[in-house]
Amino acid sequence: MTIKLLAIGKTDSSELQELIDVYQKRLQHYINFEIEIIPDLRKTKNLSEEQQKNKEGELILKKLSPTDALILFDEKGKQYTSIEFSQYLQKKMNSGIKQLVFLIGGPYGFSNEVYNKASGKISLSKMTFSHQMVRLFITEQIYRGYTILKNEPYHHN
Ligand SMILES: C[S@@+](CC[C@H](N)C(=O)[O-])C[C@H]1O[C@@H](n2cnc3c(N)ncnc32)[C@H](O)[C@@H]1O
Repeated sequence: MTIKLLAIGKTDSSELQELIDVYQKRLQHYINFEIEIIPDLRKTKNLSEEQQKNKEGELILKKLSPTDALILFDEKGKQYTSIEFSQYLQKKMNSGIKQLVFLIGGPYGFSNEVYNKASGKISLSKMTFSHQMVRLFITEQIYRGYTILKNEPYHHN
């Protein structure tokens, strides 16, 4: 299985990008992990929130291949402990999925079409984080998950 983290808009902060790079590099030891950024929409001033979500949704759906399993990161999703999340990753690997795509929404979240396409929703917290910050949190949690699966001394309960 490969894992792709799909997100909208370049990471603005070089400090944040550096940290993401650290965990992304470490992850290559365990799994083929890729981050793909969909460029920000231009000229959004005249778009309603709904229109922006729909346009972003179209771009997102174009990026998926028919065999991908799409999981959304969403405040209203299911919450996991890090150990539960590591077990979740193991289950996905056992299920024969070719590519697991984790998706981060834009400033207003996801369109209905994207929700309909997804097979699950994961929440990091009931609080809302910026779409840029969650990239780091998710990448670190995937890394943490693999160190747990390998019994490596990174995670402490
Ligand atoms: C600024 S938030 C969008 C908030 C918007 N109100 C919504 O309903 O999704 C941008 C993206 O960051 C991610 N995100 C933010 N907080 C999150 C959380 N607590 N758990 C999971 N994902 C989160 C989601 O992918 C979300 O679409």
